[in-house]
Amino acid sequence: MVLMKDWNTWTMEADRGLELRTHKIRVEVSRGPMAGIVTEVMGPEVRVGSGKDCELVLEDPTVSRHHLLLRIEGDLLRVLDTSSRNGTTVDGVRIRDAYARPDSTIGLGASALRLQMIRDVVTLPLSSSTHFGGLVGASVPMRRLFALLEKIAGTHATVLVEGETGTGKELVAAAIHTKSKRASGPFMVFDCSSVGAGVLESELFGHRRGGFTGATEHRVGRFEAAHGGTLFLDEIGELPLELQPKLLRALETRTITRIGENEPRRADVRIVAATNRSLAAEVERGRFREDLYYRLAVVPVRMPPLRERLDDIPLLVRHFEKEWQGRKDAPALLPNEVLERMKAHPRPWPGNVRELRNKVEMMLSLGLAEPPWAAEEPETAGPMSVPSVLPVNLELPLHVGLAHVETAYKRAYVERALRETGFNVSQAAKIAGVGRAFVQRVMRKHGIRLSEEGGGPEGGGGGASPAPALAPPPVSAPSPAPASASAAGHGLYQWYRKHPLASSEARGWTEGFGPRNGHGPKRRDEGGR
Ligand SMILES: Nc1ncnc2c1ncn2[C@@H]1O[C@H](COP(=O)(O)OP(=O)(O)OP(=O)(O)O)[C@@H](O)[C@H]1O
Repeated sequence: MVLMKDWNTWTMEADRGLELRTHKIRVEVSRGPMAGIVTEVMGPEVRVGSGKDCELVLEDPTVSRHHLLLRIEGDLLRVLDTSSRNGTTVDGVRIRDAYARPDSTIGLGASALRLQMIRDVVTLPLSSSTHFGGLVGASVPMRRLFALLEKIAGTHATVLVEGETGTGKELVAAAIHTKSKRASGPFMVFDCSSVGAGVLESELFGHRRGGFTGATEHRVGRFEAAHGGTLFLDEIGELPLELQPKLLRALETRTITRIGENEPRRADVRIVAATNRSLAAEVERGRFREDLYYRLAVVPVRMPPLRERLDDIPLLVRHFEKEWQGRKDAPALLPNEVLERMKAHPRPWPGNVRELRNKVEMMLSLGLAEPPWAAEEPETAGPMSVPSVLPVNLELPLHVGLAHVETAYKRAYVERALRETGFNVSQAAKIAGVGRAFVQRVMRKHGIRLSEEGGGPEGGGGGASPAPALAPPPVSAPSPAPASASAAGHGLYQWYRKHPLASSEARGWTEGFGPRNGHGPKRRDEGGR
């Protein structure tokens, strides 16, 4: 029985449930540094690029990290350029979205590929559900994800979630926890980029009084606090190399030792770790231990970015509308045509579902009938271009409104610090009194880029760079600085000290305003502080 006809490949088998039938693609690299290589990749979607997280990796500097997407649609092969730097051609014609013929040549940068669909059918399980925990999605990538999560949630397996910012990694962790046998135990969230290396060990494993200078009290670490439950280690790629063996030991022995103690303590904790980067690439660069990587990636989970599943947008928007109204049976507010226009976003949703959510909440709060694209053009002026009026809707729940303000404030702050320092990440972090990781995190979240390709500042070393693209926020905070924006770094630091909103996230947590409901930026637990 055919249940759905999306990409011509979804079928319902009475005994096997919903599944996706797809093919493999034979790829021959016909030009470029890897010319001559022949390989096979499995559908339905194949990411091609120089990034190590692509299914087809081309080591060619002219190929963007995520250059294009090949999508099998029935008997057809669709080629989608994913905002590559040097563009994509099909048979010599530059394309953004096109169907390839069986003998087509796909050009990307200095490389070219010849593709051939292999007729053998590959079947992949799909979930019949359009949600999993707090995650919503009906697209093939999301149904594949749900099928995997349904399978592993009830196990004790350690999970590594990889994906861009705002794709729902934390929602995955929370859903795995609530669907597991540990659901009655604690769910702890810890952001490894939130504190400096010096305090990280104590945060994770705790310490005894006198364990080090300044340790005036006993301290329970996150591992112990999560005993019997799940510990979500966000930004795991930020864990310093010297602490990695300790985490490995904790995972292997399910015990931890507090700083200043000798006796190990039991910590029966399921770990779900997440990262915005490719952890495998970090291993290659020598920044992450291989043995720890394999311990964490027992079940690797990749979060598809929103640009790869635009068909989910209407469902997501309706979901956010209901949450915004606070009722499951709340009426649809935005017209269908607006939802269609949101699918045709002029930029590839750099903040992913978080950006979409903020956009929806902004439209509802301000009563806008149109997605505010015009306000999204990159800002070209200096720091004073940050609008000084914050559109606030006092009808919003307090924590939602505050989360909006905080998000906008952090973005404005980081932008200003970057401008003050000639876009030097290290210096910006220094004058703000936070770590580089914090600045990079805010940049990633808001699509503030130092490089042309938009891959964030990684690898850029935080040095100066040409005119950065500043992706604007859904709402803007008051300019965080006085009009004389040329304040010296020290002045900015003093200013920063007076603004606890900025400093809260700099320490990796935000004040709790009632239970976490997933709105806006993350609320971090602050246990033990
Ligand atoms: N599939 C989804 N369905 C519903 N809401 C989603 C989905 N994905 C993300 N969201 C919403 O988007 C926002 C960001 O999600 P989340 O914090 O889980 O992302 P993340 O990948 O952990 O981001 P970061 O890398 O910045 O930590 C939250 O408000 C969340 O509720």
